[in-house]
Amino acid sequence: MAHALHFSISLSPPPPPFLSKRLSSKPYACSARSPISSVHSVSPVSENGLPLSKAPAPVVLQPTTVDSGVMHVDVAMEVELRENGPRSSRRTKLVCTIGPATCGLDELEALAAGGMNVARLNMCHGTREWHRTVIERVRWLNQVKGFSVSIMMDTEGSEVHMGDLGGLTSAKAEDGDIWTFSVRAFNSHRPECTISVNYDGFAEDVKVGDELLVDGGMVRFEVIDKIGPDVKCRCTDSGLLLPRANLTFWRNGSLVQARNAMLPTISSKDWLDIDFGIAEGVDFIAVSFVKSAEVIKQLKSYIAGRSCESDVAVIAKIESFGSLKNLKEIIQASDGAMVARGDLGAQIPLEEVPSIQEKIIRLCRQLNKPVIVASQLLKSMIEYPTPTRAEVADVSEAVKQQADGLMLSGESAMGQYPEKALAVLRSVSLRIERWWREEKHNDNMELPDIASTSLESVSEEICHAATKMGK
Ligand SMILES: Nc1ncnc2c1ncn2[C@@H]1O[C@H](COP(=O)(O)OP(=O)(O)OP(=O)(O)O)[C@@H](O)[C@H]1O
Ligand SMILES: CC(=O)C(=O)O
Repeated sequence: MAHALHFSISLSPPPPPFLSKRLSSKPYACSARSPISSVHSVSPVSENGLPLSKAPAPVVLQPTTVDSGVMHVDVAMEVELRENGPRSSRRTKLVCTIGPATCGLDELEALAAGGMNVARLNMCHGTREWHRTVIERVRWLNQVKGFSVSIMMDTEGSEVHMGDLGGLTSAKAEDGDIWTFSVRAFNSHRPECTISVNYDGFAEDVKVGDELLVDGGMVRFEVIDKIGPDVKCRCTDSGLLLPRANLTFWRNGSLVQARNAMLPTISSKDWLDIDFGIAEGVDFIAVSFVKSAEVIKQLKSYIAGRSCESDVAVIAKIESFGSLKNLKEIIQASDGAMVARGDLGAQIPLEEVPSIQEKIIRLCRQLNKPVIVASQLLKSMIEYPTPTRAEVADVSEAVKQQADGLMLSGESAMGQYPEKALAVLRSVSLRIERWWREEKHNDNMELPDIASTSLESVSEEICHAATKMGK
Protein backbone atom coordinates (compact mmCIF):
# COMPACT_ATOMS: atom_id res chain seq x y z
CA MET A 1 0.00 0.00 0.00
CA ALA A 2 1.44 3.34 -0.97
CA HIS A 3 1.46 5.70 1.95
CA ALA A 4 2.06 9.34 1.14
CA LEU A 5 1.45 11.01 4.39
CA HIS A 6 -0.10 14.24 3.47
CA PHE A 7 -2.35 16.28 5.65
CA SER A 8 -5.98 15.69 5.12
CA ILE A 9 -8.75 18.07 4.30
CA SER A 10 -11.10 18.19 7.22
CA LEU A 11 -14.38 16.46 6.70
CA SER A 12 -16.10 17.66 9.82
CA PRO A 13 -17.05 21.11 11.07
CA PRO A 14 -15.78 23.52 12.18
CA PRO A 15 -12.99 24.16 9.70
CA PRO A 16 -9.83 23.51 11.70
CA PRO A 17 -6.51 25.16 11.19
CA PHE A 18 -4.99 23.79 8.04
CA LEU A 19 -2.07 21.40 7.80
CA SER A 20 -4.43 19.34 9.82
CA LYS A 21 -2.85 17.09 12.35
CA ARG A 22 -4.97 14.28 11.07
CA LEU A 23 -3.11 12.20 8.57
CA SER A 24 -4.22 10.37 5.56
CA SER A 25 -2.70 7.96 3.15
CA LYS A 26 -2.44 8.84 -0.48
CA PRO A 27 -4.87 9.23 -2.17
CA TYR A 28 -5.77 11.94 0.23
CA ALA A 29 -8.79 12.28 2.42
CA CYS A 30 -10.21 14.65 -0.16
CA SER A 31 -11.61 11.79 -2.14
CA ALA A 32 -14.92 13.44 -2.81
CA ARG A 33 -16.72 12.18 -5.85
CA SER A 34 -19.41 14.82 -5.70
CA PRO A 35 -18.93 18.46 -6.74
CA ILE A 36 -16.72 20.70 -4.70
CA SER A 37 -18.22 21.53 -1.41
CA SER A 38 -17.31 24.25 0.92
CA VAL A 39 -18.65 25.77 4.05
CA HIS A 40 -17.39 28.66 6.00
CA SER A 41 -19.41 30.89 8.17
CA VAL A 42 -17.56 33.82 9.58
CA SER A 43 -18.36 36.88 11.58
CA PRO A 44 -16.81 40.33 11.19
CA VAL A 45 -15.24 40.45 14.62
CA SER A 46 -12.08 42.38 15.11
CA GLU A 47 -9.71 42.11 18.02
CA ASN A 48 -6.92 44.23 19.40
CA GLY A 49 -7.02 47.01 16.89
CA LEU A 50 -7.42 44.89 13.78
CA PRO A 51 -9.36 46.89 11.24
CA LEU A 52 -13.07 46.29 11.41
CA SER A 53 -13.36 48.07 8.10
CA LYS A 54 -11.59 45.11 6.52
CA ALA A 55 -14.19 42.72 7.82
CA PRO A 56 -16.47 41.51 5.06
CA ALA A 57 -20.07 40.64 5.58
CA PRO A 58 -20.44 37.15 6.95
CA VAL A 59 -20.00 34.58 4.20
CA VAL A 60 -21.99 31.40 4.34
CA LEU A 61 -21.52 29.19 1.34
CA GLN A 62 -24.03 26.48 0.88
CA PRO A 63 -22.70 23.15 1.99
CA THR A 64 -22.60 20.42 -0.56
CA THR A 65 -22.93 16.91 0.71
CA VAL A 66 -19.94 14.72 0.09
CA ASP A 67 -21.08 11.17 0.43
CA SER A 68 -22.06 10.87 4.07
CA GLY A 69 -20.75 14.18 5.28
CA VAL A 70 -19.98 17.77 4.50
CA MET A 71 -16.54 18.81 3.41
CA HIS A 72 -15.28 22.03 4.93
CA VAL A 73 -12.52 23.91 3.22
CA ASP A 74 -11.13 27.38 3.63
CA VAL A 75 -11.40 30.12 1.01
CA ALA A 76 -7.96 29.46 -0.46
CA MET A 77 -8.65 25.76 -0.85
CA GLU A 78 -12.05 26.51 -2.29
CA VAL A 79 -10.39 28.47 -5.10
CA GLU A 80 -7.90 25.65 -5.67
CA LEU A 81 -10.65 23.06 -5.75
CA ARG A 82 -12.58 25.12 -8.28
CA GLU A 83 -9.43 25.49 -10.40
CA ASN A 84 -8.17 21.95 -10.21
CA GLY A 85 -11.02 19.75 -9.10
CA PRO A 86 -11.01 17.55 -6.01
CA ARG A 87 -8.80 14.83 -7.45
CA SER A 88 -6.20 17.32 -8.62
CA SER A 89 -6.19 19.69 -5.72
CA ARG A 90 -2.85 20.37 -4.09
CA ARG A 91 -1.79 17.92 -1.40
CA THR A 92 1.58 19.40 -0.54
CA LYS A 93 1.13 21.91 2.26
CA LEU A 94 3.05 25.17 2.22
CA VAL A 95 4.72 26.66 5.27
CA CYS A 96 5.90 30.29 5.27
CA THR A 97 8.27 31.73 7.85
CA ILE A 98 6.89 35.10 8.87
CA GLY A 99 9.33 37.95 9.32
CA PRO A 100 9.59 41.68 8.65
CA ALA A 101 8.63 41.24 4.99
CA THR A 102 5.36 39.48 5.74
CA CYS A 103 4.17 40.38 9.25
CA GLY A 104 1.68 43.05 8.09
CA LEU A 105 -1.98 42.15 7.75
CA ASP A 106 -2.05 42.76 3.99
CA GLU A 107 1.07 40.67 3.41
CA LEU A 108 -0.28 37.85 5.58
CA GLU A 109 -3.54 37.93 3.69
CA ALA A 110 -1.68 37.79 0.37
CA LEU A 111 0.21 34.70 1.58
CA ALA A 112 -2.99 33.06 2.86
CA ALA A 113 -4.69 33.70 -0.48
CA GLY A 114 -1.59 32.39 -2.25
CA GLY A 115 -1.81 29.01 -0.53
CA MET A 116 0.05 29.37 2.77
CA ASN A 117 -1.22 26.58 5.01
CA VAL A 118 1.05 27.24 7.97
CA ALA A 119 2.65 30.44 9.28
CA ARG A 120 5.93 29.63 11.03
CA LEU A 121 7.22 31.84 13.80
CA ASN A 122 10.87 31.38 14.63
CA MET A 123 11.34 32.28 18.31
CA CYS A 124 15.01 32.90 17.55
CA HIS A 125 13.91 36.26 16.16
CA GLY A 126 11.59 39.00 17.36
CA THR A 127 9.93 39.58 20.72
CA ARG A 128 6.99 37.64 22.09
CA GLU A 129 4.90 40.79 21.58
CA TRP A 130 5.84 40.76 17.89
CA HIS A 131 4.89 37.08 17.59
CA ARG A 132 1.61 37.66 19.43
CA THR A 133 0.67 40.37 16.95
CA VAL A 134 1.33 38.03 14.03
CA ILE A 135 -0.72 35.27 15.68
CA GLU A 136 -3.61 37.68 16.22
CA ARG A 137 -3.47 38.76 12.61
CA VAL A 138 -3.51 35.19 11.34
CA ARG A 139 -6.42 34.33 13.63
CA TRP A 140 -8.24 37.42 12.42
CA LEU A 141 -7.76 36.37 8.80
CA ASN A 142 -9.06 32.91 9.67
CA GLN A 143 -12.11 34.17 11.52
CA VAL A 144 -13.03 37.10 9.37
CA LYS A 145 -11.77 36.24 5.92
CA GLY A 146 -12.42 32.51 6.01
CA PHE A 147 -8.84 31.26 5.75
CA SER A 148 -7.56 28.32 7.73
CA VAL A 149 -3.90 29.02 8.33
CA SER A 150 -2.19 27.14 11.16
CA ILE A 151 0.52 28.55 13.39
CA MET A 152 3.80 26.76 13.95
CA MET A 153 6.12 28.01 16.65
CA ASP A 154 9.76 27.03 16.19
CA THR A 155 11.94 26.98 19.31
CA GLU A 156 15.33 28.65 19.35
CA GLY A 157 17.08 25.61 20.85
CA SER A 158 20.59 25.44 22.21
CA GLU A 159 22.44 26.52 19.13
CA VAL A 160 25.34 28.90 18.94
CA HIS A 161 24.29 31.94 16.99
CA MET A 162 25.24 35.51 16.32
CA GLY A 163 23.41 38.41 17.93
CA ASP A 164 21.53 41.16 16.15
CA LEU A 165 23.35 43.50 13.82
CA GLY A 166 22.33 46.66 15.65
CA GLY A 167 19.21 47.15 13.55
CA LEU A 168 20.82 46.25 10.20
CA THR A 169 19.04 43.58 8.17
CA SER A 170 22.38 42.23 6.93
CA ALA A 171 26.09 43.02 6.73
CA LYS A 172 28.51 42.05 3.98
CA ALA A 173 31.72 40.25 4.90
CA GLU A 174 34.32 40.42 2.13
CA ASP A 175 37.25 38.07 1.57
CA GLY A 176 40.19 39.03 3.81
CA ASP A 177 38.09 41.25 6.13
CA ILE A 178 38.85 40.86 9.83
CA TRP A 179 35.76 40.46 12.02
CA THR A 180 35.55 40.03 15.78
CA PHE A 181 33.13 37.50 17.26
CA SER A 182 32.67 38.35 20.91
CA VAL A 183 30.80 36.98 23.90
CA ARG A 184 30.50 40.54 25.22
CA ALA A 185 27.02 42.03 25.06
CA PHE A 186 26.71 45.31 23.16
CA ASN A 187 23.77 47.19 24.53
CA SER A 188 24.01 50.36 22.52
CA HIS A 189 27.16 50.78 20.48
CA ARG A 190 28.43 47.78 18.53
CA PRO A 191 31.98 48.39 17.25
CA GLU A 192 32.40 48.07 13.49
CA CYS A 193 32.99 44.55 12.13
CA THR A 194 32.09 43.10 15.52
CA ILE A 195 29.43 40.52 16.17
CA SER A 196 28.15 39.21 19.48
CA VAL A 197 27.78 35.48 20.07
CA ASN A 198 25.07 34.09 22.37
CA TYR A 199 27.17 31.27 23.82
CA ASP A 200 29.40 32.19 26.79
CA GLY A 201 31.84 29.35 26.24
CA PHE A 202 32.49 30.35 22.62
CA ALA A 203 35.85 32.07 23.12
CA GLU A 204 37.10 29.19 25.24
CA ASP A 205 35.93 26.47 22.87
CA VAL A 206 37.35 27.75 19.57
CA LYS A 207 41.04 27.48 18.71
CA VAL A 208 43.22 29.50 16.41
CA GLY A 209 43.08 27.77 13.00
CA ASP A 210 39.45 26.63 13.38
CA GLU A 211 37.05 27.30 10.53
CA LEU A 212 33.94 29.24 11.52
CA LEU A 213 30.84 28.68 9.37
CA VAL A 214 28.02 31.19 9.43
CA ASP A 215 24.58 29.93 8.45
CA GLY A 216 25.85 26.50 7.46
CA GLY A 217 28.65 27.87 5.28
CA MET A 218 27.05 30.86 3.58
CA VAL A 219 30.01 32.84 4.95
CA ARG A 220 33.29 31.32 6.21
CA PHE A 221 35.98 32.63 8.51
CA GLU A 222 39.28 31.37 9.86
CA VAL A 223 40.02 32.00 13.53
CA ILE A 224 43.29 33.96 13.66
CA ASP A 225 43.51 35.17 17.26
CA LYS A 226 41.79 35.07 20.64
CA ILE A 227 41.89 38.03 23.01
CA GLY A 228 39.85 37.40 26.15
CA PRO A 229 36.17 37.33 25.16
CA ASP A 230 36.98 38.32 21.57
CA VAL A 231 37.75 35.93 18.73
CA LYS A 232 39.39 37.54 15.69
CA CYS A 233 38.53 35.91 12.39
CA ARG A 234 39.52 36.45 8.76
CA CYS A 235 36.79 36.05 6.15
CA THR A 236 37.73 33.30 3.69
CA ASP A 237 34.39 33.03 1.81
CA SER A 238 32.55 36.30 1.48
CA GLY A 239 28.81 36.62 1.90
CA LEU A 240 25.93 38.23 3.75
CA LEU A 241 25.77 37.99 7.52
CA LEU A 242 22.16 37.86 8.70
CA PRO A 243 21.02 38.74 12.24
CA ARG A 244 21.14 35.75 14.61
CA ALA A 245 22.58 33.44 11.98
CA ASN A 246 23.84 30.17 13.40
CA LEU A 247 27.53 29.43 13.90
CA THR A 248 29.40 26.14 13.75
CA PHE A 249 33.11 25.60 13.95
CA TRP A 250 35.24 22.93 12.39
CA ARG A 251 38.71 21.64 13.28
CA ASN A 252 40.78 19.47 10.94
CA GLY A 253 37.71 18.79 8.79
CA SER A 254 35.46 17.73 11.68
CA LEU A 255 32.64 19.56 13.35
CA VAL A 256 33.57 20.66 16.86
CA GLN A 257 30.80 19.58 19.20
CA ALA A 258 30.80 22.63 21.37
CA ARG A 259 29.97 22.35 25.03
CA ASN A 260 26.54 23.67 24.28
CA ALA A 261 25.79 20.41 22.46
CA MET A 262 25.55 19.06 26.01
CA LEU A 263 22.97 21.66 27.02
CA PRO A 264 19.33 20.63 27.21
CA THR A 265 17.54 20.65 23.86
CA ILE A 266 14.85 22.87 25.34
CA SER A 267 16.49 25.83 27.07
CA SER A 268 14.88 27.85 29.85
CA LYS A 269 14.04 30.51 27.26
CA ASP A 270 12.46 27.83 25.08
CA TRP A 271 10.24 26.69 27.98
CA LEU A 272 8.99 30.27 28.39
CA ASP A 273 8.36 30.43 24.64
CA ILE A 274 6.52 27.10 24.83
CA ASP A 275 4.31 28.45 27.63
CA PHE A 276 3.65 31.45 25.42
CA GLY A 277 2.82 29.20 22.45
CA ILE A 278 0.43 27.03 24.46
CA ALA A 279 -1.27 30.12 25.88
CA GLU A 280 -1.63 31.57 22.39
CA GLY A 281 -3.03 28.29 21.09
CA VAL A 282 -0.42 27.59 18.43
CA ASP A 283 -1.10 24.46 16.40
CA PHE A 284 2.45 23.12 16.17
CA ILE A 285 5.62 23.43 18.18
CA ALA A 286 8.71 22.59 16.14
CA VAL A 287 11.57 21.60 18.43
CA SER A 288 15.06 22.57 17.32
CA PHE A 289 18.12 20.35 17.70
CA VAL A 290 16.27 17.31 19.01
CA LYS A 291 18.79 14.68 20.11
CA SER A 292 16.54 12.00 21.54
CA ALA A 293 12.94 10.84 21.73
CA GLU A 294 12.91 11.62 25.45
CA VAL A 295 12.70 15.36 24.95
CA ILE A 296 9.72 14.96 22.61
CA LYS A 297 7.95 12.74 25.12
CA GLN A 298 8.72 15.21 27.90
CA LEU A 299 7.31 18.10 25.88
CA LYS A 300 4.21 16.17 24.91
CA SER A 301 3.43 15.28 28.51
CA TYR A 302 4.14 18.89 29.53
CA ILE A 303 1.65 20.12 26.93
CA ALA A 304 -0.93 17.55 28.06
CA GLY A 305 -0.37 18.59 31.68
CA ARG A 306 -0.80 22.27 30.87
CA SER A 307 -4.15 21.73 29.26
CA CYS A 308 -6.06 18.55 28.65
CA GLU A 309 -7.90 20.39 25.86
CA SER A 310 -4.66 21.26 24.12
CA ASP A 311 -3.82 19.37 20.96
CA VAL A 312 -0.60 21.15 20.06
CA ALA A 313 1.33 18.84 17.75
CA VAL A 314 5.06 18.43 18.28
CA ILE A 315 7.32 18.43 15.23
CA ALA A 316 10.90 17.17 15.63
CA LYS A 317 13.43 19.16 13.64
CA ILE A 318 16.05 16.83 12.26
CA GLU A 319 19.12 18.99 12.05
CA SER A 320 21.95 17.48 14.04
CA PHE A 321 24.14 14.43 14.49
CA GLY A 322 22.15 13.51 17.58
CA SER A 323 18.85 13.47 15.71
CA LEU A 324 20.28 11.26 12.96
CA LYS A 325 21.59 8.76 15.50
CA ASN A 326 18.14 8.33 17.06
CA LEU A 327 16.03 9.06 14.02
CA LYS A 328 13.44 6.30 14.24
CA GLU A 329 12.71 6.74 17.95
CA ILE A 330 12.48 10.51 17.56
CA ILE A 331 10.05 10.30 14.65
CA GLN A 332 7.97 7.66 16.40
CA ALA A 333 7.64 9.88 19.47
CA SER A 334 6.74 13.00 17.44
CA ASP A 335 3.65 14.09 15.57
CA GLY A 336 5.78 14.89 12.55
CA ALA A 337 9.28 15.81 11.45
CA MET A 338 11.07 18.59 9.65
CA VAL A 339 14.13 18.03 7.48
CA ALA A 340 15.87 21.22 8.61
CA ARG A 341 18.49 21.29 5.88
CA GLY A 342 20.00 24.60 6.94
CA ASP A 343 21.54 23.41 10.19
CA LEU A 344 21.80 19.83 9.01
CA GLY A 345 24.05 20.99 6.18
CA ALA A 346 26.31 22.63 8.74
CA GLN A 347 26.64 19.43 10.78
CA ILE A 348 27.14 16.82 8.07
CA PRO A 349 28.93 17.07 4.71
CA LEU A 350 26.68 18.90 2.25
CA GLU A 351 26.75 16.06 -0.26
CA GLU A 352 25.06 13.82 2.30
CA VAL A 353 22.06 16.09 2.78
CA PRO A 354 20.01 14.87 -0.25
CA SER A 355 20.25 11.19 0.66
CA ILE A 356 19.49 11.95 4.32
CA GLN A 357 16.46 13.96 3.20
CA GLU A 358 15.22 11.00 1.19
CA LYS A 359 15.82 8.63 4.09
CA ILE A 360 13.93 10.84 6.56
CA ILE A 361 10.98 11.26 4.22
CA ARG A 362 10.81 7.52 3.56
CA LEU A 363 10.96 6.72 7.26
CA CYS A 364 8.26 9.26 8.06
CA ARG A 365 6.04 7.77 5.40
CA GLN A 366 6.59 4.30 6.77
CA LEU A 367 5.82 5.47 10.29
CA ASN A 368 2.78 7.42 9.09
CA LYS A 369 4.12 10.80 10.24
CA PRO A 370 3.96 14.01 8.22
CA VAL A 371 7.26 15.49 7.12
CA ILE A 372 8.24 18.99 6.05
CA VAL A 373 11.27 19.81 3.89
CA ALA A 374 12.80 23.12 4.91
CA SER A 375 15.49 25.63 3.99
CA GLN A 376 16.93 27.12 0.86
CA LEU A 377 14.23 25.72 -1.41
CA LEU A 378 14.11 28.97 -3.34
CA LYS A 379 16.92 30.91 -1.71
CA SER A 380 17.73 33.02 -4.77
CA MET A 381 14.20 34.42 -4.59
CA ILE A 382 15.21 36.40 -1.51
CA GLU A 383 16.71 38.74 -4.08
CA TYR A 384 15.35 37.76 -7.49
CA PRO A 385 11.80 37.38 -8.80
CA THR A 386 12.41 34.04 -10.52
CA PRO A 387 13.98 30.89 -9.10
CA THR A 388 16.95 29.08 -10.55
CA ARG A 389 16.30 25.89 -12.52
CA ALA A 390 18.20 23.99 -9.84
CA GLU A 391 15.86 25.32 -7.15
CA VAL A 392 12.82 24.23 -9.13
CA ALA A 393 14.41 20.78 -9.50
CA ASP A 394 15.01 20.65 -5.73
CA VAL A 395 11.39 21.55 -4.94
CA SER A 396 10.21 18.98 -7.50
CA GLU A 397 12.35 16.32 -5.92
CA ALA A 398 10.88 16.96 -2.47
CA VAL A 399 7.36 16.68 -3.91
CA LYS A 400 8.32 13.50 -5.80
CA GLN A 401 9.64 12.06 -2.57
CA GLN A 402 6.16 12.87 -1.21
CA ALA A 403 7.07 15.30 1.49
CA ASP A 404 3.88 16.57 3.11
CA GLY A 405 5.03 20.13 3.49
CA LEU A 406 7.51 22.54 1.94
CA MET A 407 8.81 25.48 3.92
CA LEU A 408 9.98 28.94 2.94
CA SER A 409 12.50 30.57 5.28
CA GLY A 410 14.23 33.84 4.39
CA GLU A 411 12.29 33.88 1.09
CA SER A 412 9.11 34.77 2.96
CA ALA A 413 10.56 36.21 6.19
CA MET A 414 12.79 38.90 4.75
CA GLY A 415 12.93 38.40 0.99
CA GLN A 416 11.81 40.78 -1.69
CA TYR A 417 9.37 38.39 -3.37
CA PRO A 418 7.53 36.33 -0.73
CA GLU A 419 4.32 35.95 -2.72
CA LYS A 420 6.18 34.97 -5.87
CA ALA A 421 8.21 32.38 -3.97
CA LEU A 422 5.00 30.92 -2.56
CA ALA A 423 3.47 30.86 -6.03
CA VAL A 424 6.47 28.88 -7.30
CA LEU A 425 6.08 26.29 -4.51
CA ARG A 426 2.41 26.04 -5.30
CA SER A 427 2.72 25.63 -9.05
CA VAL A 428 5.62 23.18 -8.83
CA SER A 429 3.76 21.11 -6.23
CA LEU A 430 0.67 20.96 -8.42
CA ARG A 431 2.67 20.05 -11.50
CA ILE A 432 4.67 17.29 -9.83
CA GLU A 433 1.66 15.86 -8.06
CA ARG A 434 -0.05 15.65 -11.46
CA TRP A 435 3.01 13.95 -12.88
CA TRP A 436 2.97 11.56 -9.95
CA ARG A 437 -0.64 10.65 -10.54
CA GLU A 438 -0.10 10.18 -14.28
CA GLU A 439 3.22 8.36 -14.23
CA LYS A 440 3.86 6.80 -10.91
CA HIS A 441 0.49 5.75 -9.61
CA ASN A 442 1.64 2.17 -9.11
CA ASP A 443 4.53 3.08 -6.90
CA ASN A 444 4.13 0.95 -3.81
CA MET A 445 5.96 1.23 -0.56
CA GLU A 446 6.87 -1.52 1.84
CA LEU A 447 5.15 -0.84 5.11
CA PRO A 448 5.65 -2.63 8.38
CA ASP A 449 2.75 -4.98 9.20
CA ILE A 450 0.71 -3.60 12.02
CA ALA A 451 -1.82 -6.41 12.36
CA SER A 452 -1.28 -8.70 15.34
CA THR A 453 -4.30 -10.98 14.94
CA SER A 454 -5.68 -12.81 11.92
CA LEU A 455 -8.78 -10.60 12.01
CA GLU A 456 -6.58 -7.50 11.83
CA SER A 457 -4.62 -9.07 8.96
CA VAL A 458 -7.87 -9.49 7.03
CA SER A 459 -8.71 -5.82 7.69
CA GLU A 460 -5.23 -4.80 6.56
CA GLU A 461 -5.58 -6.77 3.33
CA ILE A 462 -8.96 -5.13 2.67
CA CYS A 463 -7.32 -1.71 3.19
CA HIS A 464 -4.53 -2.62 0.75
CA ALA A 465 -7.05 -3.73 -1.85
CA ALA A 466 -9.18 -0.60 -1.37
CA THR A 467 -6.12 1.62 -1.78
CA LYS A 468 -5.13 -0.15 -5.01
CA MET A 469 -8.66 0.24 -6.36
CA GLY A 470 -8.69 3.90 -5.39
CA LYS A 471 -5.55 4.64 -7.39
N1 LIG B 1 10.65 37.34 13.43
C1 LIG B 1 11.65 37.77 12.68
N2 LIG B 1 12.13 39.02 12.83
C2 LIG B 1 13.15 39.48 12.09
N3 LIG B 1 13.78 38.75 11.14
C3 LIG B 1 13.37 37.50 10.94
C4 LIG B 1 12.29 36.94 11.70
N4 LIG B 1 12.11 35.66 11.30
C5 LIG B 1 13.03 35.45 10.35
N5 LIG B 1 13.78 36.54 10.12
C6 LIG B 1 14.84 36.72 9.12
O1 LIG B 1 14.70 35.74 8.11
C7 LIG B 1 15.86 34.90 8.04
C8 LIG B 1 15.41 33.47 7.81
O2 LIG B 1 14.66 33.08 8.92
P1 LIG B 1 14.61 31.60 9.45
O3 LIG B 1 13.92 31.65 10.74
O4 LIG B 1 13.96 30.75 8.43
O5 LIG B 1 16.12 31.13 9.49
P2 LIG B 1 17.26 31.12 10.59
O6 LIG B 1 17.34 32.42 11.29
O7 LIG B 1 18.44 30.67 9.85
O8 LIG B 1 16.84 30.06 11.69
P3 LIG B 1 16.64 28.48 11.60
O9 LIG B 1 17.98 27.85 11.47
O10 LIG B 1 15.96 28.13 12.89
O11 LIG B 1 15.76 28.25 10.41
C9 LIG B 1 16.59 35.11 9.34
O12 LIG B 1 17.98 34.97 9.18
C10 LIG B 1 16.23 36.53 9.72
O13 LIG B 1 17.11 37.42 9.06
C1 LIG C 1 14.62 25.37 9.40
C2 LIG C 1 15.85 25.19 10.13
O1 LIG C 1 15.91 25.38 11.32
C3 LIG C 1 17.03 24.76 9.41
O2 LIG C 1 16.93 24.43 8.22
O3 LIG C 1 18.10 24.72 10.03
